[in-house]
Amino acid sequence: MREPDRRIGADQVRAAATAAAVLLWRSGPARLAGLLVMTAAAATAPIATAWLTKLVLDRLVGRTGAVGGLAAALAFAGLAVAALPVVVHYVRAQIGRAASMVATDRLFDALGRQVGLRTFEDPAYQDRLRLAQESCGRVPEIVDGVGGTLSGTLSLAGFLGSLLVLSPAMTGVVLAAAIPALLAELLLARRRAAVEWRIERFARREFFYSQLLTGVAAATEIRLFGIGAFLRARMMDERRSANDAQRRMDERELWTMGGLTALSAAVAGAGLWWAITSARDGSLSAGDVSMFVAAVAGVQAALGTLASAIANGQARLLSFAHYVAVVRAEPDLPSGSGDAAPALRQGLELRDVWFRYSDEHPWVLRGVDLTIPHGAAVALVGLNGAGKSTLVKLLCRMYDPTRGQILWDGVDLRDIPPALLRWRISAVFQDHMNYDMTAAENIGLGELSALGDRARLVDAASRAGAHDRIAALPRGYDTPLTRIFEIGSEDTSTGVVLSGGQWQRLALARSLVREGRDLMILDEPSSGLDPEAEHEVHARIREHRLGRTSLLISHRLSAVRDADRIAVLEDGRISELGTHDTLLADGRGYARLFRLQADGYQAVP
Ligand SMILES: Nc1ncnc2c1ncn2[C@@H]1O[C@H](COP(=O)(O)OP(=O)(O)OP(=O)(O)O)[C@@H](O)[C@H]1O
Repeated sequence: MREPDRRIGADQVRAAATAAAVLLWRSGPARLAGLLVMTAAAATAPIATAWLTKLVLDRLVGRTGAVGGLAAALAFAGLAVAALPVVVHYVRAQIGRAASMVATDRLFDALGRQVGLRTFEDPAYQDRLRLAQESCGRVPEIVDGVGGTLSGTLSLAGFLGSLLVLSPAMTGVVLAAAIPALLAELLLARRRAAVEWRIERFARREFFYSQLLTGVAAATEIRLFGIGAFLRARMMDERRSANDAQRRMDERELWTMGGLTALSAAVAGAGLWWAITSARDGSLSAGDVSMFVAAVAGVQAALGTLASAIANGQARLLSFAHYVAVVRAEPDLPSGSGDAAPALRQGLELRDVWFRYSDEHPWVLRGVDLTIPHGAAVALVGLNGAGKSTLVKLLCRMYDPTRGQILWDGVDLRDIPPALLRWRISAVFQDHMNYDMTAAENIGLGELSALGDRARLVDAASRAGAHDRIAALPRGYDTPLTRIFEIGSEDTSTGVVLSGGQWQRLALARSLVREGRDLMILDEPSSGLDPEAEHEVHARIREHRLGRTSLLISHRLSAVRDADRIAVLEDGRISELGTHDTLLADGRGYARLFRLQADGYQAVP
């Protein structure tokens, strides 16, 4: 597969700088203005101190006037030099945190605009997303970059001006020695950002292995199969690959910056030698020498501050470019021109639907034609990997068909905004979620308006056959169904872990609490249930499906025999369609599978 382009262009950096400026301004304009003023004052205070010191020294040595006023001003400047950076640090942190909050909120808002699944399945997007999340937490460093650039520029201008008064030639030499360092820092920052992006894939894989090793989900298998050391070795390999890339970058920095720093030190030494010999010849005063030393040190320090502020700021902006890219990413699905999803009156029709997950993937659906009439209970069966769950995802518009159409009362799903369409659907997914939340929340997430309505939650749980189990929990519906969080300081009871089948009932309850929806999708709703529970749940589902438009997927063919129509998905197409009786009479694939299952049960002596 082609390696994705991981360069960040100048346009992206400019866009990131603008976005960062807007973000900082919006998260507190007054505070930001105050910070800029204080930063400017903090940057100019050392220059004032250097000049005041020179004036005091010259007056003391030449006995040319009173120094009381100058001494007081010097003391005040000293106070500013000491105190302002502390206050600036505090305000910068405040602004950084506020901006981080706003950035995080916007990032997740943007994530919500990716209404389908395609974007989430793109590894490059996942890398970007993680860097974008990291960037949100590092907005304070952008503030530091802005502050450092401002203060570096001001103190550089001040000290350079002071040096220029004493020796224009020396000013030129100091500048000439410092500029390569500045340019090198900028170049290195760009390279560092590129390396960061390149190693993100290692970081994400390392995170994946560490999650496996530290989480509960894989703990049983890891112990039984004894694969802990194997996974740990893989995790460390990923870390090693990332470290190697970082080490190569560090070496490059070491040689570049080491050489340039040595050059700056040599220039400072030569300047000092010049100043001292000039003072001995009488062409510089003692105050001039002190001013010179302060100015050279000041210029070099300011250049250092400026270089690292610009470099770090640029590095942060380069990674902030990922944030901007995620926030501005186009939705993965067109939102549809309509402003409503009409209630289903006639039914759903899949018309010559072709689908593959990407151009590199094989076709999963190859021209599916299927009608789900309004009020009908339709069942979809097929072997593993036939594409049943894929078809469900298309119905919920997690993806659009690659070719063909799905029509909702004759309207193409592409023309219906996904959120409105999904509001009309309720579903139990094969890979349903188990939320580490309370039992009530696990049901109420299906219909947020029911979250605070215990009667509705109890009703849904009862219809899913989950009520008795929930009622028997230590805190009933308020029992946390997890053991990964502490519950509270006063309550010493622990959370409860449900069994697979019990979780499945909760998933069913979550879909049942979504009342009055037009389409009910049940993708393997009973695969983890014991025979008695399965029988009971299917009886309830049958009751619930009566007169409602629904699509049931099940490998247990006895569960689908009552459906108004049964469709068999094979080789990406509907190969058989009819009622249980007509399909049995046809004697093809469905009949063969049904008899196989039935024989399996009857074979028991
Ligand atoms: N997100 C995905 N990206 C790429 N391929 C996928 C994705 N999801 C499923 N597939 C592939 O699509 C094909 C159909 O999978 P699907 O889950 O729809 O089958 P299914 O009929 O529901 O199978 P089962 O009975 O095992 O649940 C499989 O070959 C699977 O590997």
